[in-house]
Amino acid sequence: MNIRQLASKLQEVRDRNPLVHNITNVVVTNFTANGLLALGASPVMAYAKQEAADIAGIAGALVLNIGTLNEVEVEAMKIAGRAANERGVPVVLDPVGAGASAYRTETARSLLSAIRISIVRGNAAEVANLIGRDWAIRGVDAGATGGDVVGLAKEAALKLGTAVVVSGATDIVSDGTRTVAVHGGDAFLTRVTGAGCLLTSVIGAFAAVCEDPVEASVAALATYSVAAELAASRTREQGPGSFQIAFLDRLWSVTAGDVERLGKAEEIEG
Ligand SMILES: Nc1ncnc2c1ncn2[C@@H]1O[C@H](COP(=O)(O)OP(=O)(O)O)[C@@H](O)[C@H]1O
Ligand SMILES: Cc1ncsc1CCOP(=O)(O)O
Ligand SMILES: [Mg+2]
Repeated sequence: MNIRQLASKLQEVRDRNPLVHNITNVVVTNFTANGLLALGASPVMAYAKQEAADIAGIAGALVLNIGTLNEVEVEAMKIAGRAANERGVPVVLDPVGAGASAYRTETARSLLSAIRISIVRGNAAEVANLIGRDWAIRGVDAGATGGDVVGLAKEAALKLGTAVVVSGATDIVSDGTRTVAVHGGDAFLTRVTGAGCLLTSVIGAFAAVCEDPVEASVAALATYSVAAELAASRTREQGPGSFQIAFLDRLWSVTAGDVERLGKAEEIEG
């Protein structure tokens, strides 16, 4: 994987300013919109079933996030997803809390069967539970660390028929054939709610400008990790609140050159 070439995708996001339609959760809505704006994408949150198809159909990407799901919203997600599929708009799914309740697990699975999804992004526990593997989860956060996350990402990609991003201290991307690890980032990201959800939407922004879901994911992950490292280096003494603001600032100011220089993507297979 040529990280040099992929770093240029960041500039493409900024040049093309893709519209990212998010149907996301109430916790992270504002942070997600601000993160996408800082990066150079254009967020829209639209939940009504009466408009879901119209908005998804004109978007560069559709991001579905089940963080605070309910029946009405899930119906809108399916309407938006079908419209996106008809128009060739890539769909990214964040199965927030899959495994924490049967409703979340089953809803994530039903979205995967109703809609052609390009990329699934979750923490290890969510991805494992989605494919029926037993993996401890606490609410919306991954449980114990450790375990074979490379094997998990690959198995999930093969089972779900999508590219899969398993995030954590090291992020893994796989489509079942190609598997890439992206190192770096900062543990401060686990102290800010919505860091995973925003990552999923950032992957959506890259998917809007990059057809290959693995390449789009790697470019997004490398950008995100480098921005987090730059933000953490300035706010280590302060804490998560200052980090959150600094991180938005770095999503704004990080350059393709920074990502090329500091990004740590490692091709494992393919
Ligand atoms: N221990 C860690 N060190 C550095 N970065 C991390 C760590 N854990 C998670 N991250 C980063 O935090 C972001 C959110 O990932 P994660 O915490 O797995 O998602 P979620 O918030 O959905 O559980 C990702 O960019 C991931 O790379
Ligand atoms: C705390 C919480 N509860 C339901 S959704 C949500 C936000 C989860 O965000 P992330 O998975 O990005 O930490
Ligand atoms: Mg999450």
